[in-house]
Amino acid sequence: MIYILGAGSLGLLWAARLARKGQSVTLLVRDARQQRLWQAAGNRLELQQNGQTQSFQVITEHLSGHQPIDYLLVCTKATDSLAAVQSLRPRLAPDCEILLMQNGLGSQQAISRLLAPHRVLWASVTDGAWRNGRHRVVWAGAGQTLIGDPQQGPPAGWLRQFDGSIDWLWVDDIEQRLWLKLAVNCAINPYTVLFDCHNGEVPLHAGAELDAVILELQSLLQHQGLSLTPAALGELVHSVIVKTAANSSSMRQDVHAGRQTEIDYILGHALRQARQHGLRTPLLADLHSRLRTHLQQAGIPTG
Ligand SMILES: NC(=O)C1=CN([C@@H]2O[C@H](COP(=O)(O)OP(=O)(O)OC[C@H]3O[C@@H](n4cnc5c(N)ncnc54)[C@H](OP(=O)(O)O)[C@@H]3O)[C@@H](O)[C@H]2O)C=CC1
Ligand SMILES: CC(C)(CO)C(=O)C(=O)O
Repeated sequence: MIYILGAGSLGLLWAARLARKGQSVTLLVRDARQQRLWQAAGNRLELQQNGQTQSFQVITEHLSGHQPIDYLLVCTKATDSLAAVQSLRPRLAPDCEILLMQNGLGSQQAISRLLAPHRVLWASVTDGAWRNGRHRVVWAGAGQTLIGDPQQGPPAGWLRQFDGSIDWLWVDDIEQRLWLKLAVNCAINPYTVLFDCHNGEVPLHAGAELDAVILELQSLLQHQGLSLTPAALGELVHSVIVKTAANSSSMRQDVHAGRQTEIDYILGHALRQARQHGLRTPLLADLHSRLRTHLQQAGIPTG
């Protein structure tokens, strides 16, 4: 049985896709009140894609249930994940394996430390999903999930349960893959918030600053062991901007909903690592500070 912690956009997307292929899935919801709401709706979850709606049956439990957990997918925000996993710790079976789905970096390291010696895998997800009801998720953009072991262990056999339902791939360099995604997010998401714009409008608003920020990010990636040229990183950022031109970034969606953003795990993590390397990144620091001020003025908690 696969347990999914966090019945939000990504958790529901994974639950629906696994349930569609007959996998038994248990959604772990926050508390008894949320579980009652699910039960009142017949524990049915709706997946909308390309205008079609499908409905699936799932099992729901709240965190303080008693069944031991063998396989856990953590689908909470980076800001909530450590506390959520901590409260679930007594339920983890001795050989329980955990898969972390958070954007950015920092929460993965903290959870892996907390749960050692459990095997904790990390994922980088490029799907786009949002909830348009408590029990309904829209799969707006199909992507791929890269999964790997930051300790360089061999592929985990239990992930085969995803075959046929999830487009996933085992990679040997998951931390570097997450760094690359973090760099792309650093170059796009803050501007979408500062200029309240879709991804496609970022180059227009950021102007020449975008390429200068990409240069700082490339230098940081190099210190993290990723050797790609500024031109290659620039191409990657611009290709994501073009592919997701009509998207509202996850950070902008959070701001519009008045929710805390994952800034601390994206720009914040980049700046902390730059400091550790003794690397000067004045433009990233300035972007971070402008973004924090903007969030504070908008009344969004910045952690
Ligand atoms: N959505 C997407 O398309 C993608 C998301 N990601 C990443 O996946 C992660 C999750 O994102 P997303 O699904 O969009 O976020 P959501 O906010 O939609 O979902 C998070 C869910 O976690 C629940 N939660 C938080 N704390 C707890 C807790 N202590 N116990 C139980 N449940 C809890 C929240 O409950 P409540 O509603 O009650 O607060 C919410 O339902 C993020 O790191 C995001 O960056 C990555 C790629 C794509
Ligand atoms: C790639 C991008 C910018 C797509 O919107 C994203 O990952 C996000 O919004 O967090």
